[in-house]
Amino acid sequence: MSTTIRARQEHDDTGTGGTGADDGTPLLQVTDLQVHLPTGSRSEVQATRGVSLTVRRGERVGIVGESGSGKTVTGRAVAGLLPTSPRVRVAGSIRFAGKEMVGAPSHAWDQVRARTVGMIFQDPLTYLNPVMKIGRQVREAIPRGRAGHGRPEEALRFLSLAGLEDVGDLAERFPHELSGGMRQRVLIAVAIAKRPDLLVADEPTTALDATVQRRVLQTLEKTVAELGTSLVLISHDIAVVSGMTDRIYVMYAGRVVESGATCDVLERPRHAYTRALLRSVRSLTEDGVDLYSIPDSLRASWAREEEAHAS
Ligand SMILES: Nc1ncnc2c1ncn2[C@@H]1O[C@H](COP(=O)(O)OP(=O)(O)OP(=O)(O)O)[C@@H](O)[C@H]1O
Repeated sequence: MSTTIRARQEHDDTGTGGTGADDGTPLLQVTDLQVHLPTGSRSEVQATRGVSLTVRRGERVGIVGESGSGKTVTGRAVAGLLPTSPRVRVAGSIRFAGKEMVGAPSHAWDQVRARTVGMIFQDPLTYLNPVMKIGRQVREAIPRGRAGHGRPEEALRFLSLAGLEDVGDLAERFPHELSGGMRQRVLIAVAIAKRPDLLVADEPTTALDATVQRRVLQTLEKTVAELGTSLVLISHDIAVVSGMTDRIYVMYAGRVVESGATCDVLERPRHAYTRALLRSVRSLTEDGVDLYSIPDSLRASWAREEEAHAS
């Protein structure tokens, strides 16, 4: 974690802070988030059970956990993209730069979705318009009133930023004409064209093979760094999350069971579930599986453990 982020965290943890951008108020503060979703005509599930998390400006935060632990629901709640049924109940607090969004009117959420938060999903084909050319989809994502709105060259710039080549030609193509990795990059371009303060990426590379996954993650990492965008990266894969984040939240059964600076959580996991996740990463690594990124500090701690075991 960078010194700036640590300093801001210490400031926030005192419970102080105003509402401006640079006064230490987190970009996103989620407190005790409880989401109930309907599962049938009379039944419902409690998908999150009091999730709290913080994202500061420019910070990259990971949410990791097994399937059904509530990661996606948390990400969607933050992006204002939960199902719209009146039977969806959201309690707790979601604040962007201090502004409360739980219970906010839909036009306030429209503004947040248009300018503050963008989301990248696992399955780009579902989210790209199948009958609209790529260039236009990116162009239309640039909000009215922002520099470059409506300008085709600006769309090409975002496609290049997302690591795509021959963007002039690409802009004239339709989503089904592209490979899975290219489509995922287009989705990144569409998301960053809004120049959001925060990007929520939910399993952005799970559907891709390992080599393409690595390249897309590298692009995502480079893009958020260049634009200074905060990132919430959601994945079931702790290896993916650990290589790209400053802090990490581990979720289990709708709750955050452990959180902290990524290197601290990796080297000194406190919760049995985190330890189990890390064991699986370690055994995959030992089996020679090429995971996205295992921090050197984690490899060093494994080596220390082995030495201690051997002596
Ligand atoms: N639209 C929905 N309607 C009803 N229940 C839902 C809906 N979406 C998620 N759930 C339920 O909410 C709980 C949390 O799901 P969520 O998708 O957030 O988990 P997850 O950790 O993201 O898992 P995965 O990696 O499989 O997506 C689960 O019990 C799930 O079945």
